[in-house]
Amino acid sequence: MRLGGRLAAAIEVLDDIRQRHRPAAEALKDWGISHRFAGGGDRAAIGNIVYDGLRRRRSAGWLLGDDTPRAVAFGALLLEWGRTPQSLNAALDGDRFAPPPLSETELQAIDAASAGDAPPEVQADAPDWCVPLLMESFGAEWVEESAGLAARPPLDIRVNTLKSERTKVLTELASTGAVPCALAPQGIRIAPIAGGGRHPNVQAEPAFQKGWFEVQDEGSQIAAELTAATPGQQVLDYCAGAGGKTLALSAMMQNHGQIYAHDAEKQRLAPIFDRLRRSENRNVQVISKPAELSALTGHMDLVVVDAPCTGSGTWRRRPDAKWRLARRQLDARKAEQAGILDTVREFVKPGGLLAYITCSVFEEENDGQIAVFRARHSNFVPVDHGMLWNAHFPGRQDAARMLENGIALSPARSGTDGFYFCALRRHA
Ligand SMILES: C[S@@+](CC[C@H](N)C(=O)[O-])C[C@H]1O[C@@H](n2cnc3c(N)ncnc32)[C@H](O)[C@@H]1O
Repeated sequence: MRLGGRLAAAIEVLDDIRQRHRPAAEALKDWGISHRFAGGGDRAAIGNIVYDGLRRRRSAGWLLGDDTPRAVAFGALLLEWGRTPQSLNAALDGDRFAPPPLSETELQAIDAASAGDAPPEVQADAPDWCVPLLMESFGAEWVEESAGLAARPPLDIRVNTLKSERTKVLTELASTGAVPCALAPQGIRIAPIAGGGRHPNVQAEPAFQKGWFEVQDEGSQIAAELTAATPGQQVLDYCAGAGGKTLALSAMMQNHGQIYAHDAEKQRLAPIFDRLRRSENRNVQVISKPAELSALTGHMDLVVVDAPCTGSGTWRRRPDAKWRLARRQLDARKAEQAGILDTVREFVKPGGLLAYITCSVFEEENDGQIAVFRARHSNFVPVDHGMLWNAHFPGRQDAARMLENGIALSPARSGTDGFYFCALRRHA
């Protein structure tokens, strides 16, 4: 397929996402099934146009003076692929599978929009209702930070120290341009792809099959690192899901001590079993029934709550979620978080730690949630997060925001997905 055919396909997929309010990954998969002739390169390019367009939807709309799937797809190529209107029209010329080239009206709109600065909410590429939330979290830096959440993400890997080491994995992945992460001690990064390219399928590597590494955002690795789990501890990972944090904690504990991995949804835990086998984590018990947790009451050195949240910190990877999110979902997640915190506090032994993590950038789910928890339970007191950060990442105070109760990471500041971390010590 030439660019014109790929652009037409991206418009079709964006239209499907809009009409049927469905996730981008599903719409792309369906398109692939009904267009089996399309090769891997075509699928990657179409996916990139769709995801770029969704990340920069407002900017694309501003540029073309419209917010149709066509405007979003053309906008993606103009904003992210280094295309000019002229080079784009030249590439579409004579291609019978291409959509109609940019019209005179569209070219004039592009000229007009390019002549001035877009309003802040357009530069931020954020829904209007989220703007006050982003301002609350990022203050004067809210536009730059929100734009960071609309950029292409890197591919991050965590080396499994139970089976390998970073230099060995770097050698294995040398052809991919992989480099050590800036912060996470076992992190490896493959930079964001350009244009129509795609990240290598690292999970097809023999080193992955041997359990040498996992795919995990650097922010998630840092959150696990900040729990400071040590060999021999008793740890409850209460929202373990597919086990990303569980595996990281188990490696930090060198397979000594015990991790109880729980999740309210049994099917979310399903992938954990294969992952534990491949990575040779031997100190993890998976517990799906809440009743079976009662024996742990008051005995845990560390309880980790990787809480259900809006996921606003992961908008780079799931930009469609940014436009589907609604205020009522934020309120629902906040209620769940408060309920979970109230439940899990009983598992922490006196002197033990409760680590609360979200992949959201919204204050209400983060420091705000912890402030109201502390008002209800004064025996839980935040550790000194400045000291904690410096102990793990000396000289890198610039890479995180220290808040009243915890630590916030973000793409623009930290080079990671947006994450929040707070460790509370139980006194009595
Ligand atoms: C952010 S995800 C966890 C991701 C996982 N820890 C990882 O690192 O891969 C949040 C998880 O919380 C679970 N969850 C939601 N409500 C819960 C509850 N009341 N009790 C326990 N788990 C819950 C969800 O099923 C979901 O798997």
